Order: sequence, then structure tokens, then C-alpha cells
Amino acid sequence: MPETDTGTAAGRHVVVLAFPFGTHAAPLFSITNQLAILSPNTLFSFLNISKSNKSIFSTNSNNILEPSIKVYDVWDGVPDGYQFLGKPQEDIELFMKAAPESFKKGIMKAVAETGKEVTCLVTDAFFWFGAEMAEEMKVAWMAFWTSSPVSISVHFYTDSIRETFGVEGKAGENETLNLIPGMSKVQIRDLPEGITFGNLESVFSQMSHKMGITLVKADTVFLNSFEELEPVITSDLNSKFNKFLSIGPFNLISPPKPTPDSYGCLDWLQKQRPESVAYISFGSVATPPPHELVALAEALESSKIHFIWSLKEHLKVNLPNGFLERTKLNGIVVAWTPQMEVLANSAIGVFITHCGWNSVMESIVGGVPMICRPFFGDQMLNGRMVEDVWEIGVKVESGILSKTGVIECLNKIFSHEKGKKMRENVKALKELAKSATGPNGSSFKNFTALAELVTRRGKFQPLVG
Ligand SMILES: O=c1ccn([C@@H]2O[C@H](COP(=O)(O)OP(=O)(O)O[C@H]3O[C@H](CO)[C@@H](O)[C@H](O)[C@H]3O)[C@@H](O)[C@H]2O)c(=O)[nH]1
Repeated sequence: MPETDTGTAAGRHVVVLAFPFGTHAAPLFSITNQLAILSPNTLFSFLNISKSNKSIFSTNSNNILEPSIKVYDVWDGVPDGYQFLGKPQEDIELFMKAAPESFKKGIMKAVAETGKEVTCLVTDAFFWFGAEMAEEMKVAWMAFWTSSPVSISVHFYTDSIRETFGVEGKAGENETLNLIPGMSKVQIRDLPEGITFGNLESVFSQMSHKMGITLVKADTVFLNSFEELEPVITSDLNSKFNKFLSIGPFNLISPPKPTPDSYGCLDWLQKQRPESVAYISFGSVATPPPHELVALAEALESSKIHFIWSLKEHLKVNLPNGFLERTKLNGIVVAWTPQMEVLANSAIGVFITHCGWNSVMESIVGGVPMICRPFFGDQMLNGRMVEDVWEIGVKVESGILSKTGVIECLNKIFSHEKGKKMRENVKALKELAKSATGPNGSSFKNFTALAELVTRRGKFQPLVG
């Protein structure tokens, strides 16, 4: 076994463990990259399953790999010859069962290959076992939460919520979570499934519950948000966790290289009027059922709004007959867009979204109001904040996409006084986000602190003016 050293600057070795599903691993990789840029004398090992690593580093991606980062593939937990039974979240369940052991093996390999003992452990917050691992290795545990402050707060308070409201429909679904600081507008119905309703034994429910209990042991919990967005929740979590650092919006704190625009979305947007186009995307996991795709298509066609729709190729068969041909002068339907650049383009007037956290942050950075159709997990919570707390968007009626419902929302955004107010509100948040990530802004300072905590070196330079 190669010799290892721990004390010297050159001996620093930060191990990063990624959760390979949804949009978790890619943002953690961007942060790792940014930390590596700031600390040239520290080695980073990024551990993730092969499939997710491949997608992060695909030829199409804009990810650059700093020379001080080594990427390792760990086992995905799927035994050889395993026949999938088609259970929901089966791949996640298999992965999580194997994760503590596969990551341990991965860490041993990284230590052996680099000759450097681990000096800090950074993990997706879902990995509650990070606390034990870090304790064994006698290093700090830094936990990265990929979603919003409101959702981590809900996981932190799960036991209190269950005690107060009971489980399985004991509380009315429109009762509000007054007991939690900053959540007076949040209702029971907005909670992710597996807290008071749904399958409390599911892999996600168990994982999130354990995480909520264990995160107090983390040296630092950090996330993609900025303090000014949710000051009450932030201040509450500051008092609960050892350190709670909002370091976002990521796309301002660590601006990525432009994503390849394979379908010419940005050129198309150049020809559109300011704030006139609807951008539609439901992220990387959620898929609206076929009848909702039809309803949305009918609403777009009938309202004559110009649009860019990010829709996976195999889902196009669900669109109404002749829709693509009839609307080709008004819109484009493409399999993938450079979303951050699209939302930052002045032609975009509204974002029809599932309220995944990255999308919400990118919409705020673009100063674009939202029409929300949340599906699962944190998305209802995020949608509630968008509509009722920040007042920068509107949820579709009854929570599903209907032709009249979407048209009504479009009218609200584009023609009503309320829509004008939402646009002003989101632009004000955009300015707050810019200040937070600018010199001496809260996120700027927090990222500097994170870089110092993880690597104990490096000065963070402002990236936005
Ligand atoms: O055509 C597209 C579509 C999406 N994106 C990007 O994909 C990401 C999507 O992320 P997000 O909005 O967070 O949605 P999901 O991929 O669905 O994210 C999962 O992970 C999030 C973070 O934990 C949760 O908030 C969501 O509920 C969960 O579904 C964003 O960065 C987008 O910019 C593109 O670049 N082009």
C-alpha cells in the first residue's frame, strides 16, 4: 500500500460522495470543481456510479474536470443478472442498500491510489451514514442538500410534524405548518409523500427521515439558495445545525461554461420579442401523463403564445395529431435545451415548470415568473413558496394541466395586474440573488467559508459584478 500523509497542505484529500439519481450529482460535481479551482494543492476524489458519471462527463456536457479531481465509479448495487421487478424506486433502493459498503470500498481505492488519507468528507445530504464514516475517519462531514431550505426544514421537523398532525389524514390537508418557523403558508398537502401520508416505509421516506435526524451531526450543511430568499427558515436552521451555508444560486456563484445548444434554441430566441415566450420543462424525472401533455399542447396552440418546449423524443407521440406542423411558426419542441441560458434570455416571459429546485433557482436568476405544475417530493413545497410566499408565479388549477387552466394562468401572467406584480417580484429576487453572490454578498461569504472549511485554504474571488 502506498504511503499516506495527512497533515501537510499537499496531503489534503477531500472525498465527495454523490447521489446518482435526479439532478443531484451534477450540481455536487460543479461545486467540487469550483472548490478544486480555489484549492490547487488539495486533491478531490469524486465517487459516483458509472452511469451517472458518464452522464456528467458526456461529450455533450459542459463539465470540465480540474486536474486535482479524480473520478471513481462505485457499484450501483444491482447484482449481476438481477431482473428488475418494476417496483417504484427499485434502482434507488438497491443502490442505497449497497451504498455504505460500495462507498467504503471506493474510498479505500482512492486512498490507496493517491497515497493520501481522507481529510474531509463531502456527501449528498441523503447519505446519513456519512456521519459515521466521518467519525471513523476523524474528519469533518459536509452535507450537501440539493433542494430548498423549506424542504430540508420539513425533513428536520418530520417527528414534530407527525406528533402534531398525526399520520394518514388525521390532519386536514389544508392545515398550515405554523409550528415551523417560516412555514405559515405551507399546508399539509404540500408535504412530500412519506411524512404524514403516503408510504412511510418507502426508500425515500426512510432515507429523508434518517437524514433529518442525522444532519445535526454534520459539521456543515450547505445548499443552493441564498439567505435573503428565506430569511426566517435560514435563521432557524442556523440555530439547529452546526453550520448552515446557503451558497447559491449556483449558476451565479459558479457560472458554468455555456451548454451546447444542439437544437438552436438561443438562435430561435433571438428572433422573438422581449418577455413573449413560454419556456416549458418538467426536469429530468417527472413526466406529465399523456392527457396533460395534450391539454398543454392545446393551450399553447389556442393561446398562440410562442414557446420552447423541452420534451423527450419518445414523448412526442403523445402530442395532438398535426400539433408540431400547425405550431411550427410559433414554437419549437426539443429533447433538451441549455435551460440556464434559455431562462436568462430576455425573450422568455414565463416558465411552465414542475418546480424542481434547480429550475426554480434558474428562473429566479433569469427574472422569469412561473406557472407551476408540481409532481412529487419537494416540488409542492417549492410551488407553494413560489405562489404564496414570494408571489412570483401561479399554480395550475387543481394541480394538473388542463387546457383552460393553462390559458387562465398565461392570461394572468401576461395580461393581469397580478402578473405584472409577479414579474416585478421575481426581478427584485433576481437582484437580491445577484447581490448575494457578488463581492461581500451572503452567498459569496458562505462559499468562501465552505472552501476554507473543506480545504482550509483558498480565497474566493467574486465571479459576478
Ligand atoms: O431541457 C432541459 C431540461 C432541464 N435542464 C436542467 O436540468 C435541471 C433540472 O433540475 P430540477 O429542476 O431540480 O429538476 P429534476 O431534475 O427533476 O430534479 C430532482 O432533484 C431536484 C433537486 O433535489 C428536486 O428539487 C426535484 O424535485 C427532483 O425531481 C436544471 O438544472 C435544468 O437547467 C436542462 O438544462 N435542459
